[in-house]
Amino acid sequence: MATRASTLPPGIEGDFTETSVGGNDSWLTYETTRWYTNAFIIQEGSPNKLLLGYKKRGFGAHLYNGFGGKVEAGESPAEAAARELKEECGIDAPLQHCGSLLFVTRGGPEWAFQIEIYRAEEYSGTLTETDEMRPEWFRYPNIADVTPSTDLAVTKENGESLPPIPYDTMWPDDVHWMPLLLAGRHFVGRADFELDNEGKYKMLRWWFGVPA
Ligand SMILES: COc1nc(N)nc2c1ncn2[C@H]1C[C@H](O)[C@@H](COP(=O)(O)OP(=O)(O)OP(=O)(O)O)O1
Repeated sequence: MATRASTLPPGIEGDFTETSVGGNDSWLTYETTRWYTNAFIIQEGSPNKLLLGYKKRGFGAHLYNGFGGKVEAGESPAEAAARELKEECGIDAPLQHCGSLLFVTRGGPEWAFQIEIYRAEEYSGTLTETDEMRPEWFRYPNIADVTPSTDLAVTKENGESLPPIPYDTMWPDDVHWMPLLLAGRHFVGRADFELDNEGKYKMLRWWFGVPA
């Protein structure tokens, strides 16, 4: 059951209804923020399809994610999202902003990641594997069956020919906001992580919500 948020994490401002909250650690402090983007192609049909990329190198290598990267000097986040989508998988799309996420890591990058999330239902061009990303389609359940806590990886679905969303090989925060993205909701969130000695990111505390 979603509840109106009375206490928001540092770095999140506005009037929100929280959809997923967890962890007992104190929120981490951070001094600088760097801006990033992440873009997803989402197509409702039989089956419903989500385009992800398998990251072959760099930050988040060997995980599936949307297509995106750093916002360069002089660019808006929307311009960066379009550029990264083209660079990483060869397509153009009418991207719409749908989410803002803040990630802070103890023992990892010393800056906080501010990631602007975009989505589109159509695209033009030919999906192309690049040296950074390998695009792949996944199926997801009908939106009517999706709630913020739906485990999309195990839900019985239509479209058996595509694999389900591969949460085991995605960032651990994704399962908390992916249902909102797929449902066409706007969302915000923050997650704090700890990078352990084996190079694994453990989520310490998280908060995700939608505009009230
Ligand atoms: C920590 O949780 C995260 N979850 C998700 N879903 N995505 C994340 C998380 N942390 C970072 N990201 C995303 C944000 C960006 O889309 C990429 C990282 O961008 P990258 O470092 O690859 O930026 P580029 O500009 O493409 O870098 P190079 O061209 O220098 O390789 O991960």
